[in-house]
Amino acid sequence: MATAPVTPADPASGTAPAVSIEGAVKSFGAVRAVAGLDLGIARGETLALLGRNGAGKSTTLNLLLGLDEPDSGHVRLFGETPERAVGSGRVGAMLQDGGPVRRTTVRELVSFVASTYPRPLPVSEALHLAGLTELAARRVDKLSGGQWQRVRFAVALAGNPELIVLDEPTAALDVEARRAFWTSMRAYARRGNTVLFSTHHMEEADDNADRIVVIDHGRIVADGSGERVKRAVGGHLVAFDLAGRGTEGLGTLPGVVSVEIRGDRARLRTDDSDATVMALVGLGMVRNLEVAHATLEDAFLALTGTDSTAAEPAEAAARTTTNVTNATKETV
Ligand SMILES: Nc1ncnc2c1ncn2[C@@H]1O[C@H](COP(=O)(O)OP(=O)(O)OP(=O)(O)O)[C@@H](O)[C@H]1O
Repeated sequence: MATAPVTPADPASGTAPAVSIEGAVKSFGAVRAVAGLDLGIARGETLALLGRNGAGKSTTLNLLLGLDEPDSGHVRLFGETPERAVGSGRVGAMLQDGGPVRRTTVRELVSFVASTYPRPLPVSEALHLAGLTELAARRVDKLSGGQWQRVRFAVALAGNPELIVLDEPTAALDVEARRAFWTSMRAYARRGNTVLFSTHHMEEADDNADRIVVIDHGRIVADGSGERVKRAVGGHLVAFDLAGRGTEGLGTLPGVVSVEIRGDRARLRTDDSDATVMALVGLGMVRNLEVAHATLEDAFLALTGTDSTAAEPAEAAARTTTNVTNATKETV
């Protein structure tokens, strides 16, 4: 005779997206941390959540994990309530907290956590995925910060989750530890799992996510691939010396999305650098002309209104700067 499943599946959970947030609002007193947020994440996607300090990233992740209740709106994970999805091990999380527990070994800790879930990942697999096989017998209070971060990742993987939520997972890690972490995360994602992580590192988001969502004041201000987010604010930067010329009309040149003047230098954000440059050539405004790809950081600053006019002109774009006098302009 067939036995009933321990937790009857929600009929919608078989095809439901990994994450579905609809109209979520969360206030703390006068602060609207999340201000009407809609976000769907398909199964198998790796999504980076970007936003400046206080933008609402952690609050969003807390709502998503059921650690906080929205004032209004709905959150579903695989069609289920967050409590149920987390409780059944479908969702693992690595949040910004916690120091090592004392005296247990890495394997003992991961084994203990795995034993609390109905369908855990074999412990050796969780250790392998987190790059901890060699450290399995080490006491957790003897680990470096980067190694402990990997243990936290293994703990998040222990329940064999289909979705993993990582709040600034590489904060305080050095370059090598960070690289090792992303290698582990990608191995987990390659199995068809869904990953949602928040970060302040634009390059990490660009390198490791299929999709980037920028939030500001608790709302989504950009959503798409890194390339698309960059294009949304103008995919290229065109800079040149004004040499005493006026700035009138620069904003209406073809392709120009925004104009910034720093001293005697103009910096145009453009979504059609060819057309912008041709127009500048026509105006004879080509002194020290440079064209560069906008970086994700440029896009982020433009989207969140934190663009600093005090910074050096081509600083952010220096890595990809191309001198048009060599006629080697690049296109996105
Ligand atoms: N428990 C709380 N009580 C009061 N205010 C809170 C609470 N949690 C968050 N906030 C406020 O809500 C806003 C959003 O905070 P949140 O932690 O979600 O931002 P964040 O994007 O994660 O920031 P960071 O990058 O600094 O971690 C901030 O203004 C914060 O001060």
